[in-house]
Amino acid sequence: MSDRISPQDKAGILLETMPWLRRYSGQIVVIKYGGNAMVDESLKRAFAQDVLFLHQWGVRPVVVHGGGPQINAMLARLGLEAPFEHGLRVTTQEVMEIVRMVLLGKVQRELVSLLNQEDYQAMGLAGEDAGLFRARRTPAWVDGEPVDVGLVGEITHVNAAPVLSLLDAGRIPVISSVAPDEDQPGGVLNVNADLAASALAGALGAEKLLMLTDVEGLYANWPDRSTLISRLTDEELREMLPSMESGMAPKMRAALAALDGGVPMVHIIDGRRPHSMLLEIFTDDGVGTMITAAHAEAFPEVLR
Ligand SMILES: Nc1ncnc2c1ncn2[C@@H]1O[C@H](COP(=O)(O)OP(=O)(O)O)[C@@H](O)[C@H]1O
Ligand SMILES: CC(=O)N[C@@H](CCC(=O)OP(=O)(O)O)C(=O)O
Repeated sequence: MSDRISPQDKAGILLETMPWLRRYSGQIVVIKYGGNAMVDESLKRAFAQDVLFLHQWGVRPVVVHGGGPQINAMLARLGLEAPFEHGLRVTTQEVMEIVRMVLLGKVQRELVSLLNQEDYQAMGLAGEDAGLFRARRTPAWVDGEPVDVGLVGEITHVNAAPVLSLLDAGRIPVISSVAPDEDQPGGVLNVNADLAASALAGALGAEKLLMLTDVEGLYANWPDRSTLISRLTDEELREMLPSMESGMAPKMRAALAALDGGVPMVHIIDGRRPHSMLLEIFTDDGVGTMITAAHAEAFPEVLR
């Protein structure tokens, strides 16, 4: 690969990153790493390299991970099933135990270990730790009707202090989307990781929320993949929301919640493409779908 890039081109690439490094140095970027983007070991390593690159150059990355396919695999091994309603897993007490075990015991541990192979700054947290999250049970809304999905919650409160203190200590927080049930002392709820990431991004005053998934971005006429939307506003997205399907429904609700919470930019990017995160942040072109608040469009210098 390096043989094919001339020294001038290499210098050009380095120079292109400079204004972006300046722009994002010191800023918090929340990265939602979806279970569908954790395809294989080399991709996971590329993800870890990108996070470490950001951290090395003074950006303050916070990782919120998913693990839907990994939970499915464990449920299948145990002969259990937990279907989804509008992108939310129907979670019984038995399923909740597996969700917690896989997210905290497997996915989070693997990510922390991967990030700490080159440096020792990554630390795992879940919603119960230091009161990070509180959640309340919520139904799935299917065709405007509530459907009971069991022990599924939405975040009602974020205590950003433990994450901020890790960031101030130079650490990389890696967060699992399990949260205490505020109505049931000792109980825990399964929270969609997109929704957890967006609540956290708002509470942290993040500059960007990046969502790494297994599609190039948001397509206009799903399941047709010919028209990728490269940029849209929250107002445009709100109009599309009722027609959203499967995993994209909570993801887009999460994007809107993040924008409503003051995060200036949300990006949906293809986590199957190595280094898509760096391309998004550090090149002029960007990749995937960028969603911004319509009212912020008048201030283009903010939306870069
Ligand atoms: N309009 C759309 N554009 C892109 N993907 C869509 C759309 N509507 C539904 N999807 C589905 O949403 C999926 C991404 O959501 P999800 O499976 O929850 O991913 P993740 O595990 O990364 O959170 C895609 O793989 C695709 O099947
Ligand atoms: C309520 C709910 O559906 N929770 C999700 C939590 C994990 C998640 O969101 O993982 P992805 O980001 O990989 O989809 C689940 O049980 O699968």
